[in-house]
Amino acid sequence: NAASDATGSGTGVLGKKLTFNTTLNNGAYVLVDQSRGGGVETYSANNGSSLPGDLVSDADNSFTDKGQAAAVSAHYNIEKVYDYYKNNFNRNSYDNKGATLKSTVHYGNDYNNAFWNGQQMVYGDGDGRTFIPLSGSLDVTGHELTHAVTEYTAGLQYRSQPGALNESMSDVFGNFIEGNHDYLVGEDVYTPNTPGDALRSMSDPTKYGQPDNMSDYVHTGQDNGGVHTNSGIPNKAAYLTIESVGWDKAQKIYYRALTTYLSPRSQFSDARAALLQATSDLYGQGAEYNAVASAWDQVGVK
Ligand SMILES: Cc1cc(C(=O)NCC(F)(F)F)no1
Ligand SMILES: [Ca+2]
Ligand SMILES: [Zn+2]
Repeated sequence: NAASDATGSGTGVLGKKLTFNTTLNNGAYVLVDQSRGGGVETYSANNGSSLPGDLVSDADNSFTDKGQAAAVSAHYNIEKVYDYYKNNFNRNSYDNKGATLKSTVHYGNDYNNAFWNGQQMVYGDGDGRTFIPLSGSLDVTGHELTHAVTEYTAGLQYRSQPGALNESMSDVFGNFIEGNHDYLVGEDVYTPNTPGDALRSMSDPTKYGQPDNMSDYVHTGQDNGGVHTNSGIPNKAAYLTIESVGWDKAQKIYYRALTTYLSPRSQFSDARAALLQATSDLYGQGAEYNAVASAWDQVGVK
């Protein structure tokens, strides 16, 4: 990988001073980090909807304008997400072949969401009440890039139980990547006027209207069969597993299950089996194995 020409700095969404790799290109510094895989590239849609939009650039490599904060955070956070997968699992980007990591910020107007569109990550600015720019959250950026990892590995279909597992894997790895053990999703960018809340809680999914047991599975046609609702059930199982076996072992178990045993049409019961198999492979059928079984028993999935 060509080393990036320069080290840029700037102010992120939460007001922090961040440093990151940039590239000097035709007399301007662009948010292109050539040091990680096939590169990390950050664009702006300029509040339109055509993708990827324009590479974010700055004349003096100091990205301190308010309008640059969303891009600064996206660029910095995706560098960290790349490093997480490379350093923990030796995975080189989402395809394990160094695919370029493209993000676009300032998508749409007051857009209260973020997504992976099959080719890149896309981040809204939020409306300033429900969300502030979503790239400001490391667990959200980890969530979105994990959708790409899932697509290139298990390939979990984005509907009903496989879709809820897809969503859960993104929350689980977003949580591992953020590393603050809060088991909350989106807390850093959600409702700036309401401290302490979040989009979702993995430790208590019911706090934000998600089920935490199979007996409360929501059968609906909305949201691809309730993928952002029913993810509460595998999320709770993940929380219980992490608390039982510990952070490090849980990461290895989840990564092995996602990349080796899960498949496009896996149901919750298949996820239980995949995680048990991964645990057995890694640690045998002792305490860790019993902890995984117990976690899924507690959420009503056999
Ligand atoms: C309802 C609903 C929730 C989500 C969601 O999780 N978006 C990803 C995030 F990163 F922005 F949170 N989308 O629709
Ligand atoms: Ca969090
Ligand atoms: Zn998602």
